[in-house]
Amino acid sequence: MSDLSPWPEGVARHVLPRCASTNAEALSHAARHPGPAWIVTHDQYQGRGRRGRDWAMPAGNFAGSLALRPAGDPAQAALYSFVAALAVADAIAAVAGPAARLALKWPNDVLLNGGKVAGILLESAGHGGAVSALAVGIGVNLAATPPADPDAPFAPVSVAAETGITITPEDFLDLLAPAFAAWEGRLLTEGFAPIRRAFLARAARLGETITARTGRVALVGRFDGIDEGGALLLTTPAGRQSVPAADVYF
Ligand SMILES: O=C(O)CCCC[C@@H]1SC[C@@H]2NC(=O)N[C@@H]21
Repeated sequence: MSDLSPWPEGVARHVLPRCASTNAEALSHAARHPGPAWIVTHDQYQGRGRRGRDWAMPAGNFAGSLALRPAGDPAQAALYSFVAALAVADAIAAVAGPAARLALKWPNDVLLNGGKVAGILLESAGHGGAVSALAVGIGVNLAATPPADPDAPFAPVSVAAETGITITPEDFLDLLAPAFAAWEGRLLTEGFAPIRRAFLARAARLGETITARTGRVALVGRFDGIDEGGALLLTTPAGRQSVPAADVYF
């Protein structure tokens, strides 16, 4: 494993033996405390996934959420999903070493050797166009592969099975929190451009034909990048489409 960066200044850390969902805990934390905090658990029994799916957490996997009160509107807060994807990829790369094939699948899945190793779910609270609390929820299959969901676009894999390397969730957080803070710092000082560039440099299937499914509609086209707001740019026979939310299939 590569050298550890220090824990980010001013960020609290809470380890819960058990909870329903670290995202729920993070939203409630952010409503009560102004400062950022990582909340992780050893046993998450009602994990929430994207598009209303459940997220299973076998023992030894990572389930954690960063509680934030971000400045800006919901569109700005949504960019944290790309910050999280880059940070998770950095942390896994630090564990797994250069031989691991890591890639990012829009909007924020992290792939290891072609399978889904991590998922990210942002949830927020607020009103009147302002975000009062944000939970950046991250699940990483460190130790075990959860059962495959037949509706999910990608089969799960785990770090342990793909690399033979084991790491505890708390040690993983020590890699993840500094990586997140570094990418967040760039977002806050330089804007979305460097985050977008870094994401595209690691994006799976850029320039290739993919399918983006939103509900019952499936758009097939060439994956041409992401726009300044993080929407997927797809060139289809009907022309260039900007897709704000979808499940992507290869
Ligand atoms: O469907 C996905 O790909 C996103 C999964 C996000 C799971 C994480 S685990 C920690 C946090 N707490 C939750 O309830 N969900 C997220």
